[in-house]
Amino acid sequence: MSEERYLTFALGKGRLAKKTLELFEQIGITCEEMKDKDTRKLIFVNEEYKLRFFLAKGPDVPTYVEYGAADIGVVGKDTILEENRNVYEVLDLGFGKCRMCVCGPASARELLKHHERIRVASKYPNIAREYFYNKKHQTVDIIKLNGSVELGPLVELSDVIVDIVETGSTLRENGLEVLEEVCPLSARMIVNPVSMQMEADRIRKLVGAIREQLKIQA
Ligand SMILES: Nc1ncnc2c1ncn2[C@@H]1O[C@H](COP(=O)(O)OP(=O)(O)OP(=O)(O)O)[C@@H](O)[C@H]1O
Ligand SMILES: O=P(O)(O)OC[C@H]1O[C@H](OP(=O)(O)OP(=O)(O)O)[C@H](O)[C@@H]1O
Repeated sequence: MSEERYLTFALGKGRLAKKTLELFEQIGITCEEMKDKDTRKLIFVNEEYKLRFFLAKGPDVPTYVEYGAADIGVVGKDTILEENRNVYEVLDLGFGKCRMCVCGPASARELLKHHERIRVASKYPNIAREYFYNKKHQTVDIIKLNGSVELGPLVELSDVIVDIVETGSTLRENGLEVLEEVCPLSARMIVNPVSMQMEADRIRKLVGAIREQLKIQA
């Protein structure tokens, strides 16, 4: 019998979880109990491969991985940039594609052009700060929101927002538009730096298998 320890995965709840599990299934890693939508269980085990999975709030995934509570995490690039944790980003999984953008009413274009001291609402204050202060050298006031960020300019809380744009329909339906693109985003696999050394073989094999599968799909 092997003395293998469990390799633990933290997966972001929500949009990315289903796609992540589908991808794992394609390379032969299944976790049947995780598919039960009614379960309140938090940790799921695959005994065959000695794997454990848990679902966490997206922004907590890099935290679990940095502290080694999970060896591996799957989370959006936006969350990696915002949380700025000590983790290795090892793979772009190619799904969950969207863009981080500065958005607002068309009238805000002038404010951006003239580097005015504007108000920026965002669920991603660190990304917004990095973009305006370090990339654009523009002083702005950043207001942290926790969702429905498009409300910001609509109710005159802010001049613009920094938020995720996928199809653009939320913007369109609210009379807003993309004013500047901050960066492209997609789901990424992250690894704890110590696990990367201690479990190098297993992690390398897993990353290799996923990479092959992604090539087949492309
Ligand atoms: N249209 C989209 N809106 C938001 N995130 C998207 C979109 N398309 C892809 N993503 C990616 O999916 C990830 C998870 O998004 P999701 O909305 O499920 O989680 P969350 O924003 O952390 O959760 P919550 O909305 O419950 O606070 C995002 O971090 C982003 O990388
Ligand atoms: O370009 P679209 O396809 O319209 O997608 C983008 C929208 O989806 C996300 O919101 P989410 O549904 O996560 O809700 P939230 O506003 O509560 O964060 C994001 O914050 C945008 O509002």
